[in-house]
Amino acid sequence: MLVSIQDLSVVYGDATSPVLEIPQWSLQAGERVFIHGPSGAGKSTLLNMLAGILLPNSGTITILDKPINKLSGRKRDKWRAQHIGVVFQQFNLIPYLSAIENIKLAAYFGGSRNTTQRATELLISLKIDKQLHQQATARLSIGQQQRVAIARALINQPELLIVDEPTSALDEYNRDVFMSLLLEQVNQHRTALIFVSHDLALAKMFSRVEAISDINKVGEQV
Ligand SMILES: Nc1ncnc2c1ncn2[C@@H]1O[C@H](COP(=O)(O)OP(=O)(O)OP(=O)(O)O)[C@@H](O)[C@H]1O
Repeated sequence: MLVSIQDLSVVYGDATSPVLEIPQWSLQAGERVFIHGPSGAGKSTLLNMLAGILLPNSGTITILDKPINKLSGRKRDKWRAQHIGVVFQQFNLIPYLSAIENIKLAAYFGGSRNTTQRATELLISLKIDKQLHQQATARLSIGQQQRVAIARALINQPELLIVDEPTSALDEYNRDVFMSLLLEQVNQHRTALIFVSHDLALAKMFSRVEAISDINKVGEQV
């Protein structure tokens, strides 16, 4: 199993009740899952737990046999850089760095060196013209920035890609271009994909589709 969650519970700050309770959830290597659900239902919280960005109050998240929420902060950061690619709503590209520089920085954190050629190839396969590779990412369109964020997420050849609501700012045409380029990349590299969106039109591209309410049992007797 690539990802396995057991008895997860998450409470924010000094709130009295949890926002997330997941008795059990798992994902196999190379599997692609589409998760949907209403605002506030805990989708982003789940992704932040899986990426090891936030820690649960109790329970275990095991990815590639590592209980990631038991690692020290520094080990977790290094482990994440090597094994998990993340594309969030805010792409968190460094705006004054170029596409290539943003990608090479991620490669550096993942322990890879001499990655200019691979970064260039990735950008080209994601249909970013070569003349844009050295330009500050602040000067790229939103759609282009999203594709740079995918290239950055994939540079360390992660086993798992986590994507949160990436198409909400795109029109239908650019959304479909984005999706086909993303799926082409994950198919080619057999990367497992956890994809969260409100947009149910995208669900048909996935063999596994889940409502967050079927994963998150907050409020239910378990
Ligand atoms: N940092 C935080 N501190 C306190 N409460 C939070 C925090 N982040 C999220 N919450 C609460 O946790 C619940 C789940 O939020 P989350 O962002 O995971 O939902 P979501 O399903 O991703 O929503 P959306 O689709 O709007 O992004 C919400 O009730 C939200 O108000």
